[in-house]
Amino acid sequence: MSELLLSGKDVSQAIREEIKQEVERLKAVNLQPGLAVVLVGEDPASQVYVRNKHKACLELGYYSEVHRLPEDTTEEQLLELVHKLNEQETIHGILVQLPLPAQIHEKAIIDAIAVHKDVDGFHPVSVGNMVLGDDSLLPCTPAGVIEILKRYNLEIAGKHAVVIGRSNIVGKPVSLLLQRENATVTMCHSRTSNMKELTQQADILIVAIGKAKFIDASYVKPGAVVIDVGMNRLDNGKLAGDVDFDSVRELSSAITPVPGGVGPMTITMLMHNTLKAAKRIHQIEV
Ligand SMILES: Nc1nc(=O)c2c([nH]1)NC[C@@H]1CN(c3ccc(C(=O)N[C@@H](CCC(=O)O)C(=O)O)cc3)C=[N+]21
Repeated sequence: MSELLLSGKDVSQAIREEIKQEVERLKAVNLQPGLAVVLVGEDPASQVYVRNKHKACLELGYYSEVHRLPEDTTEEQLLELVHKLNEQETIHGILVQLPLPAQIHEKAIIDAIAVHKDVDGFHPVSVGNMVLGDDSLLPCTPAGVIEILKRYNLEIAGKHAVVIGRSNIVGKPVSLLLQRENATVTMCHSRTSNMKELTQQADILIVAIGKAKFIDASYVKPGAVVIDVGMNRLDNGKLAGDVDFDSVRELSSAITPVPGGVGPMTITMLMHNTLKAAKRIHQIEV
């Protein structure tokens, strides 16, 4: 079987072109989408992501603010910044880069972000609206997964989707979004006893476990669509997914690479959310 390579990079580029045109139109009503990214501490991986988000803003014509705070920032100081950004009219989206240093409670910070500026989709009210199927800003990585499937015209409705991983940022929300698209969804996690038996039944397999090259061909049904959400830095400095790409690619009908798969979609959906938040705040029809 010759597999289809699902390029999140290409899909991202297409979406970014659409966003650029929308930004151009919004100039006529003097609206420039604005994103604030807050980074606490010096984590090198986080530095790279934050720089990439800033670059995406500049490419798309957004207003961008990056706030770099020292590692020893207190929860009160970070809350103060979030409150200020909640009020700031030039900012429509707020993203506080996770993880945060140990002295800061992530929940306290996420809860403090204004729901209408919650472009990560992590606020409990955003999550609740997603669960209910009401309009909300969707978490970026899960939304990116759905968008890749849709843009490649891969059928979701009626398919058996198996999700490995139950995190709040990927596994749980992606399973809800797949159900919303009328898939039949099975969730697997570290305590699942018959994982292979389940994954071998998957028409769509979504992998978000955080273990490099964990899923090989023995887990995959021939012809399955395989989406790899994993991002593991190997000792040689290279990035690897949770899927053993070389083992699975020929068996699958379609598969995302790492890098160049789900990763680029995450930032693009963040840009999409920021645009949506800006239009909503200014009551412009979506
Ligand atoms: N509040 C918050 N929101 C986030 O969305 C968030 C976060 N915190 N903390 C960290 C993670 C990680 N993350 C990535 C986004 C894009 C790529 C990406 O573009 N990856 C490229 C490769 C990048 C490379 O080569 O290192 C790819 O997969 O092709 C990766 C990782 C967002 N995160």
